[in-house]
Amino acid sequence: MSGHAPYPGKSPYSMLSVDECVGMVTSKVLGPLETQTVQLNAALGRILAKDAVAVEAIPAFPASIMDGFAMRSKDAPGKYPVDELAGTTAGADSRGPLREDHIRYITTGAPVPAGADTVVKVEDTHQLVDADGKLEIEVLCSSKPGANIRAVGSDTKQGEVILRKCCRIGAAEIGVLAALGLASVEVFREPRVAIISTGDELVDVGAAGTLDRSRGQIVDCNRPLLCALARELGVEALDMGFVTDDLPKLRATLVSAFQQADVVISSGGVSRGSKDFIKELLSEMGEVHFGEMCMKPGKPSTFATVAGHGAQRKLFFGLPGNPVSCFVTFKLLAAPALERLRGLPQDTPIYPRVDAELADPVDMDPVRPEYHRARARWEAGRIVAESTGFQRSSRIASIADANCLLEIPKDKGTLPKGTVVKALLLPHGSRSLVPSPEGFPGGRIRAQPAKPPPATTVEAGQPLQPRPLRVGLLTIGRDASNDQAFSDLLTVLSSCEIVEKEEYSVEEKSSHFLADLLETWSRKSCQLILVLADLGLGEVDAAVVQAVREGLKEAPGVADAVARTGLALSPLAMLSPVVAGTQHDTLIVMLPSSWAPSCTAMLCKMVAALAEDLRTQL
Ligand SMILES: Nc1nc2c(c(=O)[nH]1)N[C@H]1C(S)=C(S)[C@@H](COP(=O)(O)OP(=O)(O)OC[C@H]3O[C@@H](n4cnc5c(N)ncnc54)[C@H](O)[C@@H]3O)O[C@H]1N2
Ligand code: MOO
Repeated sequence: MSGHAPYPGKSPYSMLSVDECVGMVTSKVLGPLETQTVQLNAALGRILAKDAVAVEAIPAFPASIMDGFAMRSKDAPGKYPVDELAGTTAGADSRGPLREDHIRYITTGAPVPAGADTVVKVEDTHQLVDADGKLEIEVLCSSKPGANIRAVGSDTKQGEVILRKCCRIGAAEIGVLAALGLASVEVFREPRVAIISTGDELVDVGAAGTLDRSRGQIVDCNRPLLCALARELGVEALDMGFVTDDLPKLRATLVSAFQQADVVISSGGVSRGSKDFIKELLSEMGEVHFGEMCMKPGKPSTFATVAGHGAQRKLFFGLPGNPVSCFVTFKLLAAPALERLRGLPQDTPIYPRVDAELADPVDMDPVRPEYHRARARWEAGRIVAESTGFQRSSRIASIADANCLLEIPKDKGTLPKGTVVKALLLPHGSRSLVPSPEGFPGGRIRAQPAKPPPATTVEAGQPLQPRPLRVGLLTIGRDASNDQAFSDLLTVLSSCEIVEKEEYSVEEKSSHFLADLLETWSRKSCQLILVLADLGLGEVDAAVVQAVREGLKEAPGVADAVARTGLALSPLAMLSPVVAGTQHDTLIVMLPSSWAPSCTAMLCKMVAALAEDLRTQL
């Protein structure tokens, strides 16, 4: 016998590893596309092309934090007439400097008048009308200079970089940009993406009722899938329809797609079938960089580049026709390239890669590593991943509800339940990582807890019941001006059970009382006791510190971390004592509460982080 074999044989492309393929795609993306200016309301989801800098301090004037009375701190407490009956309300005309021996009504956000250096809350005053009908305000408490006043630039300094170039603009960032007075922003241009389905058997979903089963017709689901995957990234896709397996028609569609788009994505026609023309057409139009990838699903994935107008060549992804292969290869190959083009820095991984424990045994493929679709959830201190079931690349149900791809190594045999594998967390989709009762732990993901989780009775696969952290809260000599700090702390601790709460005045009770109190609370199975104390270097203060320290097994790492947070906020923080240690099974942390209100958020974050650690470790 002589002549050509009628059917395509072995692939002429060598099989590259997933890393090699991803590296190849990355190397062909030169960087973000050009920049453009868009209106703020069109910037959601875009990538910022320039640092956003505060041109003005925020607040630009000393502003009241409370509804109350602006006055001179030296005058409080005492009785005073008001110098302007209407007072200073936010947004109203300026009423000039404060008269001597007077106070002035002020509302939250209004500029504090010249002459005043403190604001007293309305609750801390009495309004008196004398026999002549003259109004006087009795200020009941003392008030420190600066109390209840946001100093100029105390929220944001002039010249401060608030958002870095290349950050993704979410709702929070829109708020920040608006606060900076930016009605339009410079962002990177979105890539134009064209989506094409290929195959004689395809019928548009809109005509699903006309399917001819005898000819093996099926609904084209890849096109809606790929358009939606692009849209999830913020990229509006150009839907080029489906094309039959006809070489001239395919060529014409591809030419048209390259004329209109920066990136062209097709599905189907990349394997070894007699009508699989994609690779052939792409090597005719440009350069095919790979045509076989060692992964399951997605083996015949094809990547090519075609000359465009500028240095950045047009990218072509020929994804396999099987819908699951199409989904997975879009996530692994196309999505990172699109993200880079739209401005995300090269070194930012787009999927968090974490350790996950298999909830079920998983068979391995002896030849190709598999990207197994699964549902990950945070459970008792680690991530547990449950397979979405039978993984054949035609079974589209296996991508539904998946929120991660498990990297199953190639090997013979089965990975038993409980094996820890790497999981790529998918940021979009019907559900992201299911939070634990205490919330998703951000970047602080531990594959295995330091100790086995206490709730050992909970079987893998069953959600944990909420187990609120038990917290004791002791405030020593708390300054009324720190109410905001305290309420912020309560917000952070809102999901916790506050077992005990007490205010303690240094003058009133002895240090022994304090030590006894902590001992009793820690026996009441508090996991965390926070001692909020505005202490300095005085003798009484030292005795309080000693009393807190008594009986504690010190935890210098925690104390150091707390102190560092304070130092990052103010050099004066070094004067404030910080104590951290354990007593019985309780972590006790003493930390200042009286730092400027701007410190509070950071302190609370620290406390929340500590609380979370305790949840997983104690
Ligand atoms: N001899 C070989 N045959 C195949 C190999 C191989 O190595 N040697 N690889 C297999 C693998 S792995 C995959 S994946 C597929 C990929 O094939 P193609 O990319 O050429 O895709 P098609 O043959 O066109 O279609 C495959 C499958 O998917 C269905 N399909 C296609 N497009 C759509 C769409 N838009 N919506 C829904 N379903 C679609 C199509 O009907 C087929 O069932 O090749 C294997 N073969
Ligand atoms: O590689 Mo294919 O995508 O397994 O079905």
